[in-house]
Amino acid sequence: MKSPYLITKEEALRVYKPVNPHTHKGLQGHAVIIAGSYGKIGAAVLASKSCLKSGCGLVTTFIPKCGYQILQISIPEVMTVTDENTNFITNIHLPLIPQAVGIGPGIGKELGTQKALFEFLRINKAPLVIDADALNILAENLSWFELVPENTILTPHPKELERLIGKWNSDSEKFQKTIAFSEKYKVIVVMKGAPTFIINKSEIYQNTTGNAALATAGSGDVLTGILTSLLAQGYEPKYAAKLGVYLHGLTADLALPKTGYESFTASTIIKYLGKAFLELDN
Ligand SMILES: NC(=O)C1=CN([C@@H]2O[C@H](COP(=O)(O)OP(=O)(O)OC[C@H]3O[C@@H](n4cnc5c(N)ncnc54)[C@H](O)[C@@H]3O)[C@@H](O)[C@H]2O)[C@@H](O)CC1
Ligand SMILES: Nc1ncnc2c1ncn2[C@@H]1O[C@H](COP(=O)(O)OP(=O)(O)O)[C@@H](O)[C@H]1O
Ligand SMILES: [Mg+2]
Repeated sequence: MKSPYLITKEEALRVYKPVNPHTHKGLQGHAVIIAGSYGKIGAAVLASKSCLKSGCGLVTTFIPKCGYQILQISIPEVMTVTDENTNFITNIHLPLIPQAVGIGPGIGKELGTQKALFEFLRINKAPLVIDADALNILAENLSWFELVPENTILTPHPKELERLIGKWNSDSEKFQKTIAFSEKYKVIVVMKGAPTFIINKSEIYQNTTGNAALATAGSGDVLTGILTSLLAQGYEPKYAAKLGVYLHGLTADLALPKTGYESFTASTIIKYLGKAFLELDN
């Protein structure tokens, strides 16, 4: 195995594109988050809010009907489109052409949701981030990866990774299998963990930010929002992956002296996104 390249501040600075003073919301990218089901609308809220707070101009969130008021009240800046089903997603229809889509947090694995994911992948042309239950559904239907655009970013945690690539007996086998998966399906795999690695075919990157404060519900949902936002702003997927993972971890490093490990939550990541971006702006 090649030794990984480190994602340091210097690397993040090379990738980061400061906001153009003459830009407007129509140029900053329209991102779509497809997330949530009954009891897990919080995943949609977290991903949408982090998406909006990472620089894209417009965010539309697609949710089952039960999430409508929750979303609109939690984040008035985000637009919503609802499924015809109350509790889970069954038919993804978007009245817009998004610059990027993040799909999966909290969607569950109902049969209707599986069919909706298949139909969505058939028609989607936008750059994609695939997370959580969308990964779990794909893991049971690997042939659907034919429909997944090249350089799609997958964000599995270790259990989701195991569902995709099967069990491993050593770290080196885990990396070999993930590299083979990335090459076979032409996808970028963000292997979330402590630390997070990014596999882009045979290239391996290791993140240098983040700490155990991130071991809290919804941390991954927030990462999905950040990555989708960066894609919508036109970052190439491999750069979006590196910068997004770096900023996500940096929020925890910046917050830790104030929050300690215990009181840090996924919402704290969102709260510190501004400070994390500012670290790159000087
Ligand atoms: N507020 C909300 O609405 C939330 C919704 N969530 C959604 O809930 C659904 C279920 O997600 P889960 O990830 O909980 O369920 P999963 O069944 O996919 O994963 C949980 C399993 O993975 C293992 N695991 C997770 N991270 C690991 C790590 N770093 N190392 C080793 N093992 C690890 C756990 O021990 C557990 O066995 C997803 O759709 C997710 O997006 C969660 O994000 C939590 C918050
Ligand atoms: N001990 C840790 N150190 C650093 N990062 C961590 C640690 N534990 C979790 N994380 C990060 O938190 C996130 C958890 O994602 P995930 O398991 O998908 O959460 P959820 O599904 O609850 O949103 C990942 O980005 C992971 O790298
Ligand atoms: Mg997750």
